[in-house]
Amino acid sequence: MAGRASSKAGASKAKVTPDSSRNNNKRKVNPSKEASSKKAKVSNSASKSAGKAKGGKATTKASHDESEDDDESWAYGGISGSESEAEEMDDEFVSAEEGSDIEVGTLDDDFLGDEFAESDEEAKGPGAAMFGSDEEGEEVAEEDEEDIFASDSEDSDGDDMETKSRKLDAAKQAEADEAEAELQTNIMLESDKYVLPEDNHEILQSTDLQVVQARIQEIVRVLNNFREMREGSRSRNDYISQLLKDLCLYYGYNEYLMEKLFYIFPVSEAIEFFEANEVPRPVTIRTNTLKTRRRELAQALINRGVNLDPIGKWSKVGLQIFDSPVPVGATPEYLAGHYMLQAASSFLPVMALAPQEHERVLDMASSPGGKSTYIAALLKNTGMVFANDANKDRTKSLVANIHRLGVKNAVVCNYDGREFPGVIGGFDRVLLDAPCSGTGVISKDASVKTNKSEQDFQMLSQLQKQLILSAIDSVDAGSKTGGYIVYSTCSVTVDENEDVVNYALKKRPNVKLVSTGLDFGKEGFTRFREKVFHPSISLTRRYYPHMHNMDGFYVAKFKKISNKIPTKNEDTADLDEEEEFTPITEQSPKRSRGGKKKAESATATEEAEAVSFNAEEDEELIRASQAKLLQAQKGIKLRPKKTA
Ligand SMILES: C[S@@+](CC[C@H](N)C(=O)[O-])C[C@H]1O[C@@H](n2cnc3c(N)ncnc32)[C@H](O)[C@@H]1O
Repeated sequence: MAGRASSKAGASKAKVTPDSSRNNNKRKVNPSKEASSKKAKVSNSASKSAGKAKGGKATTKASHDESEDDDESWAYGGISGSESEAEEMDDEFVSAEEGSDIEVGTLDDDFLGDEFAESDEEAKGPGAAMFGSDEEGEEVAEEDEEDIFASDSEDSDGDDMETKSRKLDAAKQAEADEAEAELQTNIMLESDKYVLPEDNHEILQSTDLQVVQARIQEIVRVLNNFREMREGSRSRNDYISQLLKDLCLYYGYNEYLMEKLFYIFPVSEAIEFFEANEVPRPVTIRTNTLKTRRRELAQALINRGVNLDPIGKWSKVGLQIFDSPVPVGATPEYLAGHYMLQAASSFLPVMALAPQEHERVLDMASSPGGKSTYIAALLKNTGMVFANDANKDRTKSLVANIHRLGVKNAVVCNYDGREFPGVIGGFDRVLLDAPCSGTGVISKDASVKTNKSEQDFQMLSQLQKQLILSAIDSVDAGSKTGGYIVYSTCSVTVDENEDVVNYALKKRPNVKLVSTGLDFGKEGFTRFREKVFHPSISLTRRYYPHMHNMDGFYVAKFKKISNKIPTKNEDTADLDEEEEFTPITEQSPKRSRGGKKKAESATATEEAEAVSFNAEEDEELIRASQAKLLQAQKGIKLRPKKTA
């Protein structure tokens, strides 16, 4: 395949669709001036990315040029509900002159808690604030006017009425010509039916990216208006199969992954997604509230010349960094543990988990600790965080982060997550930020485009299914304050998300999905191609780089309603049943807070485990091949499975 070695060679590459300019995260330092940049006039959708708040304030985005501690990236929106992080921390900022332009050296008024609430966009909800609205079209028109007035006043200095009048005529003529040219282009596009290349030879010859790009645009245009634009007897599949080949060439994906990702979205949106994967996400940091407050941290960094803003209304602890004269991973504040370099999307599962003070929380796959340390901060160093990871090497950075951030309530452990609750159970909450294919973080790791095979995906989803059952079994349904499990991945594939959650609902009818409390994000799929999932999966949330300017991410939150796993007759009437449900087993927490509950033998839950996975007969085989793969790829050494 003649695809680009690195598709980030984007310098010479034109964008396939103007919509993808949503992901140009240029910061508007002076909203009143830069917001009127002519770039915003290229397309309507481009203006969506401006995310302008009324009253001259800009919701700003940044380019990303820093390495990160964390595996994932970021987002926009809001959190609601009584367990929200907002209740945990009231990180309000005073002052900054209202309405003034953002200047390095002071906190701008984006830091004021009520800034967004005052804007019209806020009234329309976070999506509106983020992506703008039709009003932006009007603003662009006004900006055009401003431009005209600006040139008028310049001309008037020359006070030559005739020259001025000639200029106006010329401008009018130019505008008329432009309008005519646009019309011509449209007429041509409407009537021009796209003829697919006849044979592979031609396709192989046309590896010139500009040719491929043009063909992609043509095919997308045809697919979006198939009845009118199709060529003779060509089927939709003919066009799609050519499009998939071209997308592989243009963006450098293997065919298997391209197909997997392509069908997640409508055609045009798929292109936006692939484009967004070529653009880095903003650098974001999370204030460590165990040591400082966001306002103080922001001021300290601003004093060092760092150009920053709050991430968005939805987070009281996040900051996005636009540029910095010093590496953000080496400032005195960083070394003192005042913040974690952490992708915004990786805040979300912890916000959904919403740990409460004094709880016992398990973070089942936790290295390098972005989420564990956030959990510890929300617990205010009370209770206990079990930060586990199967990869011993990776626990080094976990330990380092825990120390640096002043976390005092963490226990670091190194087990295969599937060994829980055999290791310890009875947790108030469990976070499973599962090992995944990373299809949501392609902008950070382009190797994902080519290094995952069908077998990798199968093994990953099996591992995720086993881990999610362990996560569920490790929670005490009788917890006074909790009983919650959050499952997340930085992948957008259905196999690793809805499919895994659906499997958990089938195998563990003693859990139900509840709202994540995150009031933004796309609903999880309840149907995908030939698959039908439990309707409650619409409560789960998907995040996309082209839509939320964050890494692709998925969050699901379960509430455990019983430690007893019912038979299918007891509690599963509304589930789509193709598989056997597990038999009745009584789950008891192995250990509980304060030693009040008696530690019990692992037999019951281990029995449940033994029958919990689909491919029992193949389990050993699968396990052996997983062990091999994990060791080869990730350096994870699995322990032999205990027999009861
Ligand atoms: C997405 S990363 C976790 C990122 C982490 N939650 C954070 O916020 O910093 C997934 C982690 O799962 C670990 N892992 C892989 N297989 C595992 C298993 N069977 N049990 C527990 N952890 C596992 C990997 O070593 C990796 O660190």
